[in-house]
Amino acid sequence: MIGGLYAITPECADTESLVEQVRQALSGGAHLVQYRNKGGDVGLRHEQASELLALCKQFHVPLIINDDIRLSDLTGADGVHLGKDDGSVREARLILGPDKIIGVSCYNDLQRALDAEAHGANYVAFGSFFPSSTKSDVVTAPLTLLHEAKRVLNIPLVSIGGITADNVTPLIEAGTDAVAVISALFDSEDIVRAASRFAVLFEKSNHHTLH
Ligand SMILES: Cc1ncc(COP(=O)(O)OP(=O)(O)O)c(N)n1
Ligand SMILES: Cc1nc(C(=O)O)sc1CCOP(=O)(O)O
Ligand SMILES: [Mg+2]
Repeated sequence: MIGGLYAITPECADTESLVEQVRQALSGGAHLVQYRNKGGDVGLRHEQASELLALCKQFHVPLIINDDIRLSDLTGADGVHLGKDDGSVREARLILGPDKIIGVSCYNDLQRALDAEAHGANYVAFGSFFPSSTKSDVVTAPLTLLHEAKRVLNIPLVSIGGITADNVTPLIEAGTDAVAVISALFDSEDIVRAASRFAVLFEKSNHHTLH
């Protein structure tokens, strides 16, 4: 269920435009969506999360809320993504219950990922693998980390940070289950096509694994 293209929303105060952009990412083949809004007020965040949830339901794709366990709970979204300042897996699990998706940012730290898995996280994210135009104050993660993580973890691995359709193949080959992408999707003039380029690359790799 957690695999392929994981679309993370850009900051966008215009809800109609945001929903349309995400619709295009879903039409192109995104398998998971994260609502990430670091600056909006509570009302806007609630409105946008609710509208995105309705949209994602139409596509049978889970919507994960970044940072905010409470907003995820209030809207009935499918889960939450937690970084180092966003609360614990234990707290999220208590509030959201056993069936929701809890993802944890692990940066370049394998031990953090092992701890997250032990506490019941549903996926872990590593990065940044490439320089990101969205976020500059990031830790860098080497490709070798994915190989190691694949060996010792049993939950899905998500990669993030500057990922494009032109640089994603080594991450897929190293065993990432999903790639989380903002700018290569939402800064594109053709979001459907940008998303489908990722989707095709994942399909190709599944095909190679199966045959
Ligand atoms: C899938 C995924 N991976 C990593 C992050 C980054 O989380 P965090 O470090 O908490 O930073 P912010 O996104 O909150 O700025 C993420 N959001 N999603
Ligand atoms: C939100 C975020 N977290 C990162 C991390 O390394 O933890 S990199 C990042 C930004 C991802 O956006 P883009 O696809 O535009 O690079
Ligand atoms: Mg966060």
